[in-house]
Amino acid sequence: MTESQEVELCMDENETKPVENNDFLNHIDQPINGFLNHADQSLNGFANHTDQPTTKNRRRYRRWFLVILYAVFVLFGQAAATLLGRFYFDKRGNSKWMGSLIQVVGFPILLPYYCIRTPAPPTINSILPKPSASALALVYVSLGLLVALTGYLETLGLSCLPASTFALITSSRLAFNAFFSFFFNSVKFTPYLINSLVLLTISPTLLVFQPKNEISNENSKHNYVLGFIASVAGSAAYGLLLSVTQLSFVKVLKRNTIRVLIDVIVYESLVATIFTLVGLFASGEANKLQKEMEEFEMGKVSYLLTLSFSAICWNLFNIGCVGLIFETSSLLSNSIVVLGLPIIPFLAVFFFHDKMHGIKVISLVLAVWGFLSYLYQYYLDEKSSNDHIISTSKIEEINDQFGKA
Ligand SMILES: Nc1ncnc2[nH]cnc12
Repeated sequence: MTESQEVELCMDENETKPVENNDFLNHIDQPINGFLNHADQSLNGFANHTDQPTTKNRRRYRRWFLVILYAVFVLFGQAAATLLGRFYFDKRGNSKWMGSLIQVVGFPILLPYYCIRTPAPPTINSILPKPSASALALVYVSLGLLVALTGYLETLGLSCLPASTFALITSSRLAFNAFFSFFFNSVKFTPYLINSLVLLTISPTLLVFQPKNEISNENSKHNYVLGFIASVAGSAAYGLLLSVTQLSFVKVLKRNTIRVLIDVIVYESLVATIFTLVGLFASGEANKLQKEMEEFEMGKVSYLLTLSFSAICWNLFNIGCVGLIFETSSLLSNSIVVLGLPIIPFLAVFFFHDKMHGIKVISLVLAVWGFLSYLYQYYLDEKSSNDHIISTSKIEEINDQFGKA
């Protein structure tokens, strides 16, 4: 295929219509890196003159800006939503299904995006064949189911176990994620990565050694066993969710656009909301919500505001998590989530007047150390640039060249 044919094909692209397949596109049904290499070679001839160092730097800064922004969404969203969740349960909120619902129901705040979106200029994303409707449905339903399952299991676990025991068990998320990433995302285990996984797993584990008065002993044995099983299953489901999300970006969604990111959040949250609502009504908890609102210690308005802000914060968290997978990998996304766990007890000292203990400081130091170790590994991977699974900068590079051609 000649360069002019490729450009023509790109210019023919219409966001709402699938692009016709041809010889060139037949090569595309392979891992995204393979495709990019191919496209990169095809474009070399006419694009080289645009490859200025400043353009590369701009691209790199933009990418790091997005990674930092998504990380802030994760850290802020998780901390604020967890503290609001604790406020809800402290002030006589009681519904576990409501606890799960607020984790997924905030997605309508993203709907204005579909109205304000301007038509995108032609890019390399335009010539990628669109995934079929059935493949997309399969991705959104599977992710939505996993999101709903994770949310319910973790809320159940947290309601049956002392917070510190729950933190201990959820630290296994990273191990589950690493396990699934090995099979689904071909992750290579290097010494820095293993060091990071060990430190980030030990860090929240330390929270279990807090003085006795912070650990509730009211939990019955039955509750404890139920909470333990739910927390382990929730952590496994979360690890699987992250790896499957990364796999879906590489194998099915392929495109590198904000639209794809928003679509994933909106559709998976819609599916998760439907499943959670079914659970809320089937369990009979829906009938008790009116009473719960009336009995909320801070009043009805406060009840509604707590749940609404919590839903918004969880939505920010979800955007951050999926955005980080989109820009980097599921393991980096999860590392930032785990990094945020020891921050929450610090915030609880300010907001709920919890006591400060040395163990919380050590936990945070280990989390930061583990995270820096991961970041260093990530930096090495970036430098060699071959291990990077979704090579966003590569796509952007080609996009820029298309835009200028
Ligand atoms: N698909 C997803 N992957 C990872 N974390 C998420 N949080 C919400 N949705 C998610």
